[in-house]
Amino acid sequence: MTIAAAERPVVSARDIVKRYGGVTALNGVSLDVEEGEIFGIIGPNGAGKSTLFDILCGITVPTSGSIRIMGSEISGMPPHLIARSGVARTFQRTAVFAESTVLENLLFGRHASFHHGVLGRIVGSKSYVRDQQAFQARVEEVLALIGLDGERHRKAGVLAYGVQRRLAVGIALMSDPKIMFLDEPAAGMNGRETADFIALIRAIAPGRTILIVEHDMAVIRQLCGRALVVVDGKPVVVDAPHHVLSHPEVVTAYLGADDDE
Ligand SMILES: Nc1ncnc2c1ncn2[C@@H]1O[C@H](COP(=O)(O)OP(=O)(O)OP(=O)(O)O)[C@@H](O)[C@H]1O
Repeated sequence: MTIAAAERPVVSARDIVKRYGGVTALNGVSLDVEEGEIFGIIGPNGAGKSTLFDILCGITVPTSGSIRIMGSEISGMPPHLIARSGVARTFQRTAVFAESTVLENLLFGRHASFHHGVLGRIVGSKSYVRDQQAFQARVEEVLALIGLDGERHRKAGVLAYGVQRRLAVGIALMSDPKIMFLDEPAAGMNGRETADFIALIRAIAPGRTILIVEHDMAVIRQLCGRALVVVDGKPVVVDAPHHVLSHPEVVTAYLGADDDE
């Protein structure tokens, strides 16, 4: 398989292998994602997509292989330091605090970019006040982006599932990340929610690089310039979605059963 070399890859992985005891979750996956791309990762259940995401974000250490984010090797770097370099991730299972309001959920998202000691908070140091104002402005921007301006005081748990997923993207957006990893962001959404979600990703894409693991091929087709197919932990093809989706090995392994268009 040939992977087109990106001129300025912001996410670059080489020969990633991950073994869990006798299970080989990933077996030689490489990829280059260019600045500004929306890059899809698809494959059947258990193919290794989430494991690849976890490795690219530093949550999981690969058995072998190397990962560079914006040119820096991240192997061995703790996830919070990777997050500080402008990386955010959403998870397959919706990670919102059901008993907290929309606003409170966004507050949790600020931690990656907000570092003030207790003293600075108590005395209201200049930098604390400045960051607090910037944070308030960011809350308003994110609320507008995710369309939850009028819902800020509602508990997240009472929101429709698709809306909770938008909120999860909003939490990730709070740190204004340059690279976003979205793990099955449209899972469980109805048609309307999916359309709104695609519009949201298009709105937040400028100035960012976005990687998406997604089973909904309509989302991949509409958003991604390129997609990588992983089957049984191995890369099969990386290309424009319409080429990838007609690749014989992909059709056999996956899409015949799951492409609902
Ligand atoms: N912590 C773990 N311990 C043991 N095996 C694991 C672990 N995490 C993942 N695996 C195995 O690695 C393989 C890849 O799993 P992974 O969750 O990455 O697949 P996936 O493509 O994201 O699947 P899905 O589309 O269902 O989310 C599977 O066989 C899974 O059982």
